[in-house]
Amino acid sequence: MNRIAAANLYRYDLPLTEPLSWAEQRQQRSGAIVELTFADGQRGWGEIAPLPGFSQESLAQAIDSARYHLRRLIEGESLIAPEPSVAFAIDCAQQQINFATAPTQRAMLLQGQPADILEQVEGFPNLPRCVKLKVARAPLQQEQKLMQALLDQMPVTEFRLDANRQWSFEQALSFCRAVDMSQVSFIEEPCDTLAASVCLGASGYPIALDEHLQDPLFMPTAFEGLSALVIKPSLVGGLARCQELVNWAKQNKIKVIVSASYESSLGTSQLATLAEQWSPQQLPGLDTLHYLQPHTLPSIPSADTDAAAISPAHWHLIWQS
Ligand SMILES: O=C(O)CCC(=O)C1=CC=C[C@@H](O)[C@@H]1C(=O)O
Repeated sequence: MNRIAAANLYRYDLPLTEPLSWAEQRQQRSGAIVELTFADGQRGWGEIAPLPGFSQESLAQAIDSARYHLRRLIEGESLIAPEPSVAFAIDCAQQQINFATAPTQRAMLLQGQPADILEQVEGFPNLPRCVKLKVARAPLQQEQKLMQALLDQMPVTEFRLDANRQWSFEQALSFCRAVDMSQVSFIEEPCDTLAASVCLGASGYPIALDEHLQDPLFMPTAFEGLSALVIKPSLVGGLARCQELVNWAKQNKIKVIVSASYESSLGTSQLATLAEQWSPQQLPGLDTLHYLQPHTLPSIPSADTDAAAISPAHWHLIWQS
């Protein structure tokens, strides 16, 4: 691999378009950008974006770890199990994952209060091909009613549901029996335990794994109803681990959905590149970018790119090797 000559770290703080609750209510998304300069002058970029409430590491810990690992790489040593957000960023930078094109194809994310979701859907100029609906957030009957209303409005749209392990088996079964599931391609992590989700699969309902894949020691085993792996590289970790999951899914004829963790346009564009590579048939879950106010990317790497090309309004240098 091309030798790394130098590394820079930039921090960003981007205002959100609406407050979001990750661990607590937030008005902005913060993260860091890795810039590598290789011995031949080429550059590589990656994004460190641990998500509060979902990642084990904080941004401060991730930045410390990135400094440590980048120094090791420059000294010609290997990485030693960096945190997932750091591993993802360094791998993208080292492998020069393309971020030149903005992600256009994606499953539309529907979350919030039922009334807000319905209002949002009524405003759609065209019916989306695929939506991801967050469930298990309101009383069952209210969500069944919402689901029925959405199915009535979008009779040919593919639905992906995400319960984030918040239902018991009985709640999940009761929801599935009460609504028409024919347009639902899967429910991500429906139940509070994997055993309960496996039982739901055995009852005839399609299941996807997401949070379980973020445990580095977890390797899926095929079960009846397992339909998709939802891979969020910022939470899963390095590209080799993601590739291992992709390979397993292919061998077992399970879909792969590449999904975002509210990265900036840099990380989201790299996820679009990876989605095209790993799972070109499936719409990725990249509809998180619109929660971040419009912002500038580092300019596309070229021989004469320098730090000044990065908009000082959004990014600032915090470390140089
Ligand atoms: O998967 C998608 O389509 C978008 C990403 C998304 O829904 C999430 C990303 C990260 C944390 C959560 O907010 C949420 C999820 O639980 O999947």
